[in-house]
Amino acid sequence: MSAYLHCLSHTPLVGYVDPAQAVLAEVDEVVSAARTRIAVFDPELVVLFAPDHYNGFFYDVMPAFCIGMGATAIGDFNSAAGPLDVPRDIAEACADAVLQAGVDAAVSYRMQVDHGFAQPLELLLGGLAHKPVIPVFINSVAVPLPSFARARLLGEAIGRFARSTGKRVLFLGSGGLSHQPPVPELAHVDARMADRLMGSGRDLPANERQARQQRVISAAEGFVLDQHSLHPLSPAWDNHFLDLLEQRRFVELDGMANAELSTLAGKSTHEVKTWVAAFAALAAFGDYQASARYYRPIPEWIAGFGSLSAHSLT
Ligand SMILES: O=C(O)CCC(=O)/C=C/C=C(\O)C(=O)O
Ligand SMILES: [Fe+2]
Repeated sequence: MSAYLHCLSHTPLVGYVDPAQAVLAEVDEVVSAARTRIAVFDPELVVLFAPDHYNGFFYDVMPAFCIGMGATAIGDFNSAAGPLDVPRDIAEACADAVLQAGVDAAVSYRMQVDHGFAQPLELLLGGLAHKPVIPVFINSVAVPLPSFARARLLGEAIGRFARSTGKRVLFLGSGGLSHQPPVPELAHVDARMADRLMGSGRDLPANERQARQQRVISAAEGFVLDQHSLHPLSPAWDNHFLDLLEQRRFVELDGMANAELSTLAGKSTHEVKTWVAAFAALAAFGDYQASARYYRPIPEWIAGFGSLSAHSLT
């Protein structure tokens, strides 16, 4: 086996608004088993597809995709802070290969990332810098968003590059499934927040950071009491999505418009494009076998929470 994959929902709410102990233990077991499988695979290179939540990417310049040549996590919501171990020469070669393949991804030599990147690295690899990782940002909240088709093509191009390295490669996808936490939208905010979204939010004062986190926590507490206070979770759509990935039918998502996905499953569900990119990258190695599927709607985390592994059969 030369390539392994793990896709996992993330949540900034863990430790702030948690589900019952039995559910926490169940999720811990799912994550711990995935971490063990990854340790056995022992990746030489990790490619992490993840979104951002206006912590590193803003409307001053908002790329659809960005490949990090260097990256630092800010440590929002108690996630780990500090530099990732990005192998710059490999990341540069990857970016070049992606552009040559016709996918115009941006690059960043100082990528700032949040819990969307930090959480899978902590949970699945034991820390931000335990393995060499190429961070790949997929814009999942700041409209206009890339399509499923473009995320798939990005993943395919990165998968072909990763295969050419001859290394044991782990692909990670972070985020989703159905969910719509309160993330500000440029079209619906006042001038001050618009300024934040356009870039002044890059270094938030501590009191604003605190207020912003509290807004998400309060929304989760409200959602537990009334699951129509935000866009409801959509287990039916989530399970259909997992079926498509397991059965290597994710190309069927190419025809789905972004607005349709938002309506069906919530505006932050676009984070699942990280899963599509990761599966498309794995598929560049040949046939794959998916395993260890897990799904549970967890209102405390405002999340259709999922986890899925796969390995290449070559
Ligand atoms: O700008 C804000 O207030 C963003 C809040 C935020 O970071 C929410 C994140 C939620 C998730 O990452 C998620 O549920 O996927
Ligand atoms: Fe998120």
